Amino acid sequence: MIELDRAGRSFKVKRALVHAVRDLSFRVEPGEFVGYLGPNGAGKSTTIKMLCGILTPTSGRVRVAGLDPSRRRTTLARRIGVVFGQRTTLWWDLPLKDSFELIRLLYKVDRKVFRERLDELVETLDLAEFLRTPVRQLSLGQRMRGDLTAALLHAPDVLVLDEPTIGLDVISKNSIRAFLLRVNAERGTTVLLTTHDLGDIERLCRRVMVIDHGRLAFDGSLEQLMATSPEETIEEVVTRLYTRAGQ
Ligand SMILES: Nc1ncnc2c1ncn2[C@@H]1O[C@H](COP(=O)(O)OP(=O)(O)OP(=O)(O)O)[C@@H](O)[C@H]1O
Repeated sequence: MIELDRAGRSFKVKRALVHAVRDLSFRVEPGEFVGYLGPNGAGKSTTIKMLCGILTPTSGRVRVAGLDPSRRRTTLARRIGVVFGQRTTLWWDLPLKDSFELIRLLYKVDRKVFRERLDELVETLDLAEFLRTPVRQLSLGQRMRGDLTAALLHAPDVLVLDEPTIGLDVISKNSIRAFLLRVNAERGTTVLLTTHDLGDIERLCRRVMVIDHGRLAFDGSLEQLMATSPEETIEEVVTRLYTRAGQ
């Protein structure tokens, strides 16, 4: 479903070349739920932007749902949903339901199918009482549930999440985690999750990839990750991995 073959992306900063992602190869199969970890500046957002077609790789190959994201951005948009925890994709001054209606029009979702999907998402995410509230008046947790709804209204095959639980309280985090597990299990949606919250990884991800300085430092199951040092907590294991990869 996601395939990177020696993908790289560099940026020219003044006269220097910054290699945000280098020689990165991995595959994510349909239905997987994969955590994508790395310290600040490791290259996670750059990878995600290449997956959505926002950035073109400067080397190698990227494919999502068999498509070259930077060349087939519009076609890919129908297959992928993206949530950036630090930014909303909703219309700031519009009531939540109007943002959803605009998304329906953008993605040309049939009105009846849309109604059914929206009703289900609104019920699961407990959004009914906020549908008439302008997005700017929503709390972070309410807005995040709105963003998740927006990302799933066109029933994408792949969901890419960049820090979806950032700034949320423990109850909101848990309800979003339960929701994501349900989406993955019931719809078979492939999920790639970037987070600095290791609780997200422990609760959600069967597989974990760790990237540092644009290169893959670990790729395996959560059990394999923890088995690298059975006495340690996930925080300790990941800290050691980040430090070692950075050397
Ligand atoms: N548009 C850009 N121009 C120049 N350098 C960039 C650009 N985007 C990213 N970089 C650099 O590429 C590297 C990787 O950045 P990226 O945002 O992908 O990291 P990240 O893993 O998402 O970090 P964080 O966890 O802090 O969000 C960093 O050194 C960053 O400064």
